[in-house]
Amino acid sequence: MNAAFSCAANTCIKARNSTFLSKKKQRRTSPRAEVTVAITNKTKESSSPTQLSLHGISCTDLFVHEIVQRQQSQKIGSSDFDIRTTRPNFHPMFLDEAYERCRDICAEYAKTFYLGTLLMTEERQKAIWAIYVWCRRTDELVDGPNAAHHSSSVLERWDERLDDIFNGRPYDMLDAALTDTVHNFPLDIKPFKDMIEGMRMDTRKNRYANFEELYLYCYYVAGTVGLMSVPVMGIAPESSVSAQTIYDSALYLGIGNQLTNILRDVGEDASRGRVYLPQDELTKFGLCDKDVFSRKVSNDWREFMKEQIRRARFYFDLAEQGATQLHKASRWPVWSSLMLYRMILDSIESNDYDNLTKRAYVGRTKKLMALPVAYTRSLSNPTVVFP
Ligand SMILES: CC(C)=CCC/C(C)=C/CC/C(C)=C/CC/C(C)=C/[C@@H]1[C@@H](COP(=O)(O)OP(=O)(O)O)[C@]1(C)CC/C=C(\C)CC/C=C(\C)CCC=C(C)C
Ligand SMILES: [Mn+2]
Repeated sequence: MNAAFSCAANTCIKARNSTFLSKKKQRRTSPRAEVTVAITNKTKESSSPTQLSLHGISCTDLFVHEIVQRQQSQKIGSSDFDIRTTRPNFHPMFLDEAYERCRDICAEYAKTFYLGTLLMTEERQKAIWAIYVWCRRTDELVDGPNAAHHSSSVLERWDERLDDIFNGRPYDMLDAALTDTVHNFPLDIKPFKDMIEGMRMDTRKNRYANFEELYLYCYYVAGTVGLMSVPVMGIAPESSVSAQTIYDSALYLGIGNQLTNILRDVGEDASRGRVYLPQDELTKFGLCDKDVFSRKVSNDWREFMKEQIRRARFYFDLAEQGATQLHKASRWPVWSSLMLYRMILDSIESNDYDNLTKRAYVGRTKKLMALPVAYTRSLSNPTVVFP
């Protein structure tokens, strides 16, 4: 595969496409922008600032520390970089088209992320698009309309394909974009593996006993995105904060986003028999699954939601500290995504905590107004701490 990944081979990869899209996505997707997955079944309690536990599992428990060390030691320019054996020699036109497809998908599915990437350097934006597409396809395996037909062997096969991506043997064109990306940036395979693990967890589990369990799920499906993004976005050369601290913030942004996503989608998830809320905390507020399924917004529910929202905001606040430490060209997309996702929480409040029959959303005007604010925040440079 490494010696001249020829046009013929590229065409062969291109041909391997089957499509599945969720209804929501089918409606808004142009024919070009397809998330295609070709699968062959070859085979601690805290009392402050909230009364609920905020942070049950430390990053080290999840081997995040090791991921950070590996990614940092492979930084571009360091002697350890490009220890991967085979760097595939793709035809430039093939790669251009692969990234072009990733760009279309990102632009179609995630308009805000996409807009934010436009200020990044070309190499970085292409990498984020490739990562986005891989994450989106992974999510589609369990969230798309065909998800019910997918057995665990589908995730096994996806896992094998991930190994192939990192070993320079992509299965299809979109995988090839990620293969190129993981050779351009010091990306460790573990966060990608962990995301697949999160999808496995989602297929096996539909209740979370406590926040520790929920945190683990959020780490797998969203905290991992933060860990994948930092090596691409880059840390500001003038930052004097440790890489570990910045990675922690990135992870917390994923946690905040996922908690918000869960709070927004309580009603929708309930209709699929899923409750991504800590059971012990529901009990603490005199609630249970029945209250979720009955969709009645009671005062107990409002009080419970206030605490859940407060916790999500806590993670966004932690994330802010790292956002300022990123390379200046990468800060705007991060601030935009942070602010826009956090606004969903405000919208749940405006709906008087009715996330059982309503889906909170942020209107176009509010979104547009947030973008320049995010831009202004992205201009503030990391403070240099003198010894
Ligand atoms: C510019 C930017 C913010 C880049 C990240 C782009 C990227 C690679 C996104 C991947 C998102 C994705 C498809 C993840 C798969 C699992 C999943 C769906 C998670 C949920 C995302 C929101 O998607 P959506 O609202 O469409 O959900 P539905 O499936 O439709 O329900 C998540 C809520 C997770 C998103 C998590 C992040 C974007 C992590 C962000 C963290 C960083 C970019 C690190 C920033 C660094 C510092 C230091 C703060
Ligand atoms: Mn999803």
